[in-house]
Amino acid sequence: MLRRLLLVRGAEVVLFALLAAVPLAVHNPYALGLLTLLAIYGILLIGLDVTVGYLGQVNLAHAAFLGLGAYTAGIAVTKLGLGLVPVLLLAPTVAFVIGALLALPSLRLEGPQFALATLSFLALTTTALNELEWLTAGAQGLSLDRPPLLGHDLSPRDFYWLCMVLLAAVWWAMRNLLSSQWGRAFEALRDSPIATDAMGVGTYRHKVAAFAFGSGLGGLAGALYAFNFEYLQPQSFVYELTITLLLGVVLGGRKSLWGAFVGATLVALLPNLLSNRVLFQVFSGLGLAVALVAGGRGLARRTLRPFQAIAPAVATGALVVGGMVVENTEDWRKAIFALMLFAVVVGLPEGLMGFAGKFLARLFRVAPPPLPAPAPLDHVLPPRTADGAAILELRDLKRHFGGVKAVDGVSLTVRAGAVHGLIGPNGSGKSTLVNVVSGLYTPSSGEMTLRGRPLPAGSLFQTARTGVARTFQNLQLFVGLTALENVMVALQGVYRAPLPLVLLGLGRAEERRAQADALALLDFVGLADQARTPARDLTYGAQRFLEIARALARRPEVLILDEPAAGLAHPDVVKQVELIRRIHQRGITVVLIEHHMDVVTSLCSTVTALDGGRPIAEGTPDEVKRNPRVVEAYLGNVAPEPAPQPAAGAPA
Ligand SMILES: Nc1ncnc2c1ncn2[C@@H]1O[C@H](COP(=O)(O)OP(=O)(O)OP(=O)(O)O)[C@@H](O)[C@H]1O
Repeated sequence: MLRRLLLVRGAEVVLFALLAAVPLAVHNPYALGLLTLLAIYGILLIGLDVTVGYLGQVNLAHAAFLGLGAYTAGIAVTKLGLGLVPVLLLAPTVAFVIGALLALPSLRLEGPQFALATLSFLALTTTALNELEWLTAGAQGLSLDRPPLLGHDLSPRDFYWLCMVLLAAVWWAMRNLLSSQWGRAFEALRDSPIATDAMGVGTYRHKVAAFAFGSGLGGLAGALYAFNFEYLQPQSFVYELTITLLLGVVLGGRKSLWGAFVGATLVALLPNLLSNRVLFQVFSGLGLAVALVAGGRGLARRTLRPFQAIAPAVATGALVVGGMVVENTEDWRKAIFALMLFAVVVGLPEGLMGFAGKFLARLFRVAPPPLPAPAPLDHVLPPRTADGAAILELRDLKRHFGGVKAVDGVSLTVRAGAVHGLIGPNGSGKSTLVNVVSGLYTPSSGEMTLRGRPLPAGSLFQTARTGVARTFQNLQLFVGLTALENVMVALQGVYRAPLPLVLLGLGRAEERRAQADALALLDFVGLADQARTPARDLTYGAQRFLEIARALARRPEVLILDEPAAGLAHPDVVKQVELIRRIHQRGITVVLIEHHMDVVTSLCSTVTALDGGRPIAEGTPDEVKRNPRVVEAYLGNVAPEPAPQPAAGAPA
């Protein structure tokens, strides 16, 4: 633990100590100016990485938030006479609020539409900064004087230290945030927004919060930018800067504080790199060397396709040749950015830090900190009383897709403590029915109640919060998270620390509790020894069990299992039947969609058969299997087989 702390945090401490010591040894004002910019861009890129890296959205508005922060600072100082500290609080707040206002509508959009919305905002901001001359002085520029800090005039060296202290604080707070439930939620919603909502973690609100937070950091960087240059012009915050910032994040490495720092170094150095021919030749040569090594290694290990190996070498090779041929590299900067971005996106999708991280991880192989002991199961999954009362009631529920009547008037009652089976031939409406009940689809008409109270319609998130949890016919795991983290995302009632405390690193105790709770559930489904395995590396069978553990983390009253045995090998089917039986014994009501009739027969107390979106029979498994309408519905499909085992329990 200590060794790991020293290795991981030690590198950060050494980095900041060295950076803080630089002005004591180097007295060159130009170098100091560059390092100050590095700190400012570091804050800016950490903010951009939240949306680009963690949310996986192409955010083209970040330069606008830098500009908004800068102009807020400029106006606050020149027009309102505010001091440095209030301005450093005001600028990020303004950017945070505007970021939230932009995010609220635009994060309803996805992919290219979101990128276009942010691009429009950038255009709008630069136009406004240009045209509101009475406020911003327009194209002629706004001059300001850096205010003193608590009565003390800041020399360039003092200001550099202030920027570094703020970068260190942002770095630390961000690390705390990303290693909390917030960070897990950001990653989860990237992998599966549907499952994130279904686990009671609001995708949309997390996206909006993340975007606003990243924009706030843009605003803070903007205020420092204004105090650094003491002169602002709208054309400093245009599209080209946004592209440079994206290049910084992608090249440095997404989802990484170190990556943002490396990217910031690049962004700060880029103008010098382009204006100094020798420097450009050295760096493009280095780029070519990295492209050749990474490409050759990727080809040898078959981790890269030939195009991925060759294209970056060609692009960086073109930079090397260009550096020798072209008179003024600055004139070619857009083409140079394009080549760099192309080379990185194709050859190093994980960025420089992602690439270097693999070597470093091998070099410093450090055992992860031990996990806590699993919490008692009764605490994580308290036994429920299976009183046999009606718990989930559907009345004349319909869901039509145009002319397709997928669910066409389903009325049924699920009793507390039962394992209620839903069967029917392919296309009979089973999945659509549970998608309506769980909130993925809005019903066309009809009523749904849970313990007599109406279920929210068309909201996975709200339905999950009423006590209904589900798994999916097509697995919806958070593949980039470990098995343990998948379960931790869904835990309810554990995360209570408000955001400011999380940022200050005061949410660690509840993280340990969450680990213990999640471990108990992994133990329950037989995956405790794979807690730290990324979900994508688990076997298919284990992934099915993990989805059940994750749904149980919701402490559900009703658990909907949508074809949980689909694609499982026979030994796993047997294990799963035994698991569902143990879930049933804890008093949890289970709605089970299943094609394996032996599974249905051995587990279910009541079965409803659907055909054409309507119930055609209901009763015990044996009654339903013998029902002539069920037999007829299955003609042409695989007919239900006889029961190999007795039912697990009568309706409670
Ligand atoms: N999003 C949708 N848009 C249009 N039609 C849909 C949609 N979802 C389902 N359907 C149609 O609704 C009908 C019921 O499909 P559903 O997937 O609910 O059946 P199922 O009983 O779950 O089938 P399976 O056992 O194969 O999963 C099918 O005709 C299907 O094509």
